[in-house]
Amino acid sequence: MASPFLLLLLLIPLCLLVLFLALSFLARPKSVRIPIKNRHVLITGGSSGIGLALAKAAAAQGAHVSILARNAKRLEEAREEIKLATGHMARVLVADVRDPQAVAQALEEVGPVDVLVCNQGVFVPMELEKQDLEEAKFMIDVNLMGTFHLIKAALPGMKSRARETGLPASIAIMSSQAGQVGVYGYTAYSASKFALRGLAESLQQEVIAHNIHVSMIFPPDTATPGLAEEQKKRPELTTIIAGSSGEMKAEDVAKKALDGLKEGQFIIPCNFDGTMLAIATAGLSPQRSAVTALFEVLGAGFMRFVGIGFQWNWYSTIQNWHAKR
Ligand SMILES: NC(=O)C1=CN([C@@H]2O[C@H](COP(=O)(O)OP(=O)(O)OC[C@H]3O[C@@H](n4cnc5c(N)ncnc54)[C@H](OP(=O)(O)O)[C@@H]3O)[C@@H](O)[C@H]2O)C=CC1
Ligand SMILES: CCCCCCCCCCCCCCCC(=O)[C@@H](N)CO
Repeated sequence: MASPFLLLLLLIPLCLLVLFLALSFLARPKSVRIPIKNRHVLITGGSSGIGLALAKAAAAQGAHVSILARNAKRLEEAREEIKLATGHMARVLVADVRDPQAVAQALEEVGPVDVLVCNQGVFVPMELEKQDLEEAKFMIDVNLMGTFHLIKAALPGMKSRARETGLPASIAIMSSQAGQVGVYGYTAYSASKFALRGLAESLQQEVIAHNIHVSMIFPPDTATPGLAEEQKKRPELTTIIAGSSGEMKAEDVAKKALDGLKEGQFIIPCNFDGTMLAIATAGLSPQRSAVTALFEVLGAGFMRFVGIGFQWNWYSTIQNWHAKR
């Protein structure tokens, strides 16, 4: 006779198995693999930082890469860098994502896209009270409206291409961990990045029938020319709070992003804190992986607890900072 204790012990794996089977049945959209070899990958903001690292990584995997940004000279330099690193001649598009006509024209010029990576972004951290509203609008315009313009312009071509080739297509949107949790000094930036999530969740439902798969990438601080610029004027508290998640190399973020995009992951965290954050903020986001879904279901309560611990730490820091002044 097995003891009741042993039976109970057997019940736990059984419950987990049932939960896992239920999640395997339920998880939507269905899992997908998105190839990038010999496919057209357009990366905005591809002349610097994370975008440039992504362009190199995609080119190294045999993609036909196009990069888009405003500054033609920096684009040419990036093209040389990509060629040196991979032998691939990327196509270069000069456009400001804030200008819908310029974006439409650039996309027409370069032809249909299989993988659209909306990575362009600007960040000017400052307390809202001190920040010029023009600066706030600048971030919304580039980070949010720019992404609208890109997707609007690319969608018709992506749809027909996915239909003709029978291959799944991808729209990947660069958010930030500041698009999952608000951070001191990032009122406008966080607003622009949180907004992208609403866009992405809705868009995924609209394009799933066309075999187009949406991903969002959530990096922590990442060593790029943009971050170096930002750090010159970032409020001290922003640096401290953002520092909770450490700093990554652009190449490592690019690798996570590309791997996640190819698996059609809707939420792509980039480091360990990012994985915790993704579980704590899973919400009602689409989830194709039963394994990740299992972690989300089991981890939700615990990660909320951990998150409350992080907030305790941040509010203590803010209080001490004010007390010292
Ligand atoms: N670095 C970090 O710490 C983190 C960055 N991110 C996000 O990652 C993305 C890339 O950041 P990062 O590599 O650091 O940035 P960089 O500043 O190094 O590069 C930004 C890129 O975007 C382009 N760009 C900026 N404005 C426009 C515009 N109006 N139209 C077209 N292209 C534009 C720039 O080219 P040009 O100026 O010539 O137009 C450049 O190629 C951003 O969306 C950022 O929010 C997220 C988390 C952390
Ligand atoms: C449940 C547990 C949660 C644990 C981790 C929480 C850590 C969050 C830190 C937020 C970091 C925000 C960095 C923004 C970087 C960025 O986008 C700017 N550099 C501009 O580019």
